[in-house]
Amino acid sequence: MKNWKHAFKLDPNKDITEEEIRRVCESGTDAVIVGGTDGVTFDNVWNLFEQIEPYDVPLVLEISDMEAVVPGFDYYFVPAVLNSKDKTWVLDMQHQAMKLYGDMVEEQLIFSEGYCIVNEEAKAFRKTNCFPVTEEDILAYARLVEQLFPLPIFYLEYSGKKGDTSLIRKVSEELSRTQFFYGGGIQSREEAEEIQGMVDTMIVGNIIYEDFETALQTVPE
Ligand SMILES: CC(C)=CCC/C(C)=C/CC/C(C)=C/CC/C(C)=C/CC/C(C)=C/CC/C(C)=C/CC/C(C)=C/COP(=O)(O)OP(=O)(O)O
Ligand SMILES: O=P(O)(O)OC[C@@H](O)CO
Ligand SMILES: [Mg+2]
Repeated sequence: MKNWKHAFKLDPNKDITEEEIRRVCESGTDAVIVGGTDGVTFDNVWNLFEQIEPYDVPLVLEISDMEAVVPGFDYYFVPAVLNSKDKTWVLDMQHQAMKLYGDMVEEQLIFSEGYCIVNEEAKAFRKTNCFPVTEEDILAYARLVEQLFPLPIFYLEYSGKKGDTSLIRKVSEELSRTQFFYGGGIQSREEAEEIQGMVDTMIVGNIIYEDFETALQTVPE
């Protein structure tokens, strides 16, 4: 996982053909993450899982709903939304889940993600009741995840919008042990190339559903 440069995020609540799934899995991407903000159910996660599982690419479930934890994935990512106003999204859902699934958790399969959601228009920003963040806030969250409450992943989430590159660089400078995930608004090979080198792992989502051929070109050569 440390070496992942690029991952595609597939939304269980959106339509994709079998042929597109094949091309995503064989694109050279380092991983396929299944996750989304709304309409994620056990059945639509299972449906994607069944189609992706036969391919060799590492397959991750980013858990957004307790009812939609499907067994069999290679890894499980568990978000904690650091800039939520509401403790539910930072700790309480994870606490509840540990009551339900705690005895099934295998340490090497499960990774927590410290999320900072920047784009105020993003569905995830609204759903998890986030407060707007300044550059100072974001850098402090990165330091928190790196130094104080160490988590394996810091996820700078711009979902639907391209992030500020000077800020992305500054975040990168704060993180060494922590893996730096960036996602949001990557819509071309040029944008992917610009972000590569600033972050450990870039996540490409919506463009898969908007311009499939261009999405494939975001995979580094
Ligand atoms: C049964 C079994 C297999 C057990 C295995 C053991 C295991 C792995 C157990 C897990 C236990 C555990 C701790 C689970 C976590 C519980 C849980 C529900 C946590 C949720 C935490 C949380 C903060 C969720 C919200 C996360 C969220 C909303 C993320 C958003 C991600 C995002 C921005 C997606 C992109 O949005 P999109 O939908 O694409 O938006 P658009 O449509 O606008 O594009
Ligand atoms: O959908 P986009 O904007 O590419 O963002 C990717 C990912 O960070 C969403 O969680
Ligand atoms: Mg999306």
